[in-house]
Amino acid sequence: MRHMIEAENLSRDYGNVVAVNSVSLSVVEGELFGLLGPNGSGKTTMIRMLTGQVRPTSGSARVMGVDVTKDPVEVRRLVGIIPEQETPPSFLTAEEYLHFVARIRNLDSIEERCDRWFDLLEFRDKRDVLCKDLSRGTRQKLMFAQAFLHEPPLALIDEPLINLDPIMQRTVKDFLRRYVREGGTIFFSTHILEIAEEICDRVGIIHNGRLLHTGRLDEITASGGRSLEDFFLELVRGGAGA
Ligand SMILES: Nc1ncnc2c1ncn2[C@@H]1O[C@H](COP(=O)(O)OP(=O)(O)OP(=O)(O)O)[C@@H](O)[C@H]1O
Repeated sequence: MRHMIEAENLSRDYGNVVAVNSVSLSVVEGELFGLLGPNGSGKTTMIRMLTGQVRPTSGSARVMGVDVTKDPVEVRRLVGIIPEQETPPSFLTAEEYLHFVARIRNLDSIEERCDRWFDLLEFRDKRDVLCKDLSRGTRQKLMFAQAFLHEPPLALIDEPLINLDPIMQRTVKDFLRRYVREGGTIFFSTHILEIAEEICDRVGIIHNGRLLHTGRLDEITASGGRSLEDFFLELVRGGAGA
């Protein structure tokens, strides 16, 4: 089984704040892994470290076999990334932005690739609209399209469904499940437990920068008919890692 993400004692401080505190975890090929935690628990910092956007204070991580500290550029070339609350450049249209990403990634068949995403996420009618004039949901669709344009084997997504309406949430959830069924790997963060409960294979629960638990979703919910929410609240309110 191929390890797509391997983190060992990964930590990141911001001044006195320990955003991520000695987290070790691994994700294997074909898994849909959800990192769950309350606001400010360290999810974004974790994703930023795994994508070479933030240097760990200590510890190490390999993503698709590449050391994130030694070669962050290669990590970002290989994987797809949807950062939290990031928006595409205001001065480009949706289509210009995707073409721009495709050229940076040196992709072929640019028109076909972009068309596929416009159709899959149902926003072909917005292709000529400047990004600054798109709704938040459509901008999020565009961020999805840019992340998956090069068909990466691994995508890291920070709060993927936050601005999407229920219909688009369904489309994206179905897409993510299909993507892992076909061999892709997803690492995403959320504080919306229903989403995790619906689509994850395995989850990690982070609180105050500490990883309190990792395990298969079916194992968490199998014992005594307990919901993921019950389990999550028990752990987080239990004060572990505080
Ligand atoms: N660039 C930064 N400078 C200073 N402190 C930071 C920075 N980024 C994160 N932090 C702090 O690190 C901690 C973890 O933040 P992080 O954004 O990783 O959490 P999160 O789980 O993604 O939160 P949310 O769900 O609210 O997005 C918080 O206390 C936050 O204030």
